[in-house]
Amino acid sequence: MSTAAAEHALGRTGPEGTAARARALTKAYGSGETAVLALDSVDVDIARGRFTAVMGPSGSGKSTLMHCLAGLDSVSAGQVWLGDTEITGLKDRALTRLRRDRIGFMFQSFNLIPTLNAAENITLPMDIAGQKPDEKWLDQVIDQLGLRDRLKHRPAQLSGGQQQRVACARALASRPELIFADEPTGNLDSRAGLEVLGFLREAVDELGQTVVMVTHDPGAAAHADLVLFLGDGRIVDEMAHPTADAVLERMKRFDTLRGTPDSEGGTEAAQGTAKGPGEDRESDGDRARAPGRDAGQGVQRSTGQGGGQGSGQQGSAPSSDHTSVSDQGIAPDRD
Ligand SMILES: Nc1ncnc2c1ncn2[C@@H]1O[C@H](COP(=O)(O)OP(=O)(O)OP(=O)(O)O)[C@@H](O)[C@H]1O
Repeated sequence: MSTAAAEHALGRTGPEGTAARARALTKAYGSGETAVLALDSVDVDIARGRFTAVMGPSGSGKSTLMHCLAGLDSVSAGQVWLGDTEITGLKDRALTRLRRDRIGFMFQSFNLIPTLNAAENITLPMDIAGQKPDEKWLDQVIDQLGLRDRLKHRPAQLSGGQQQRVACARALASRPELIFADEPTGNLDSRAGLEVLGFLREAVDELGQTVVMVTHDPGAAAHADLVLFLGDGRIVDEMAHPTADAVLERMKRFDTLRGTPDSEGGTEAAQGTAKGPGEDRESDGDRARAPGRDAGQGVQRSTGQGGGQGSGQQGSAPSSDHTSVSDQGIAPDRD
């Protein structure tokens, strides 16, 4: 694999530019002896018009990375941009607006409003924002997702797959700059999961959207253009044109390497020296230490429980799917 992207950060800048990026992104939870360093000076570029998957052992920081890139969580140090807008430092109200207007979200648990029908759920964020949906675009999304004859149904009257399709339509409705999907297939059987992954792929290929998906499933990651691998709060590898087998093999290396401490207390993978099959990535172990790094000092490195990864089973590991509907920016502005 070319290492062009590693010149500055992992991830890729596509022909259409960068939808989001982070520099020296550091996130520590808690303080004192119990503090956990969930993200350790991460540099990443998310290419516009591409489908990026984020994988890694449980606890490696996948959800935290997504939440920080999406402005759902504050950062301890470093910077995050959505397009050209630096979101680190924005006040709550501005962040809520930015999420609502420029980002779409999908979660493992769908997060639909039970009392609203599918059509109302799809347009809810725009309704709250007082924006009129682009009807032509909305029609296209609804047809693409095969929801035309389900619009009057409430979530309880829909299968899991249909509910996730509604959530996908809601994420797409405002034609956002970026869609974040956290384990979108985690609650679905494999057929419904495949369907949703197919729709996300189409959203990128046919609707020109940008998708970032956190997943535990190598088969799901294989739908992406690029897989970023997180280990102990760092991006330690990437794989373009992934296949399920290649991703599975790469994930197995986390299990093999876990518990093999090096001199700095991390694992080989965490230090960026591990390479995936056919990968030719430069190590990030020798990255310049970023200014924000001090935030992580005296903080325990996140030690994910790597076991059970790469089984190909969906939803086999817990997800930090703790984001409320209001967090998605679909609730009224807070003052
Ligand atoms: N709100 C929080 N408070 C304290 N620690 C947290 C919090 N959220 C995450 N962490 C810790 O940060 C680390 C990274 O968590 P994160 O949820 O991002 O990992 P993940 O890779 O998404 O895990 P999983 O695959 O299990 O969902 C873990 O050690 C986790 O325990």
